[in-house]
Amino acid sequence: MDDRFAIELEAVTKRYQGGVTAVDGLDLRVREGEVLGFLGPNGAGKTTTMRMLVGLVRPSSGHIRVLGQPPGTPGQLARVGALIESPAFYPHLSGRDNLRLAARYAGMPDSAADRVLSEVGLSDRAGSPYRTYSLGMKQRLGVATALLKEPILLILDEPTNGLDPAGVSEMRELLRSLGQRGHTVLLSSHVLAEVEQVCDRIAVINRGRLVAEGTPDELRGALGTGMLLIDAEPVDRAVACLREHDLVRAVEAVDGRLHVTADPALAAELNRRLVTAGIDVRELRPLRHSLEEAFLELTATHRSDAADADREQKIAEPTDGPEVTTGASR
Ligand SMILES: Nc1ncnc2c1ncn2[C@@H]1O[C@H](COP(=O)(O)OP(=O)(O)OP(=O)(O)O)[C@@H](O)[C@H]1O
Repeated sequence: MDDRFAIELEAVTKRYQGGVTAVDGLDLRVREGEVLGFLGPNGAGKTTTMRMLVGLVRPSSGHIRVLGQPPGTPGQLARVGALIESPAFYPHLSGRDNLRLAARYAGMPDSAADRVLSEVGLSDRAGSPYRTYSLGMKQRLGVATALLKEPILLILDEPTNGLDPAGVSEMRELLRSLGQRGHTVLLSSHVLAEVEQVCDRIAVINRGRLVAEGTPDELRGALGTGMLLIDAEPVDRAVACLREHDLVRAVEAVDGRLHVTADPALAAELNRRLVTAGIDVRELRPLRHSLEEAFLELTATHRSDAADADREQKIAEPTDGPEVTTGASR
């Protein structure tokens, strides 16, 4: 295992009593200083993974290192801030008093409470009783608690859960600023849009397994549709020219542009062919899924066993390409 990674999981499995396999042979690495979105539908195993990272749950098998140590050691916990499940606050105490109590538990001075209240943008309401806080403010107070120890690693489980759009937007700003200040952040969500905008990379988990990993752009790229999009003029001559090519399987005009079923590696050759035939090519590129489509495809729950077997095999294969692993079978 490697020091450049704040978090490393190798072949980690968690089987709960009663037989549920919540995490199933998970390999995951979070680099120092990155904000990694841990994305998966409900029940995918995100919370279980995070609980294992802070030593709340023991893995059934596999290896975990957090900041170079096994999970849950005192030295490591002092440097990790975690928000996993809602922390308990006293409803009648103010946000500031709740945080001061938490600071004392953590062996920090009262001034730490004011520092983190300012960091999460709650200074104005710090004196109000917790019970008067909106859900968004409660979530921010939770993040403030995680920040008390000046952690270098933050593990946040669905911090935007239940928030209205304004609350989500505020939380997103907060998470972005944490990333910019050099924290390593592992952030779980089941909503793609929430991680897409704040995370450097995204790891997609489904049924306890990693099904894809990469930057948002890499994920989009890895889930190409096996089609090219071509905008060429005149369209009818472009269609005829493309259909003559042995390796072009289909050409379809959609909204004035052509969807060409062919290996994207043929792009340059098809471009040359069109231009040589005197056809103007305005645009020629691989046709991508939207990231939302990619995510839905990766986490579709009703897959055939055959597709599952195919996915497992692909994940097991070493790759030399860009740093994206994907289970998408196309
Ligand atoms: N303590 C437990 N005992 C038994 N099964 C559990 C326990 N905790 C979680 N599970 C099961 O493990 C699976 C993964 O749950 P987990 O909470 O880790 O997923 P999640 O991705 O965090 O989901 P969500 O987004 O709904 O919180 C689910 O099937 C869940 O029912």
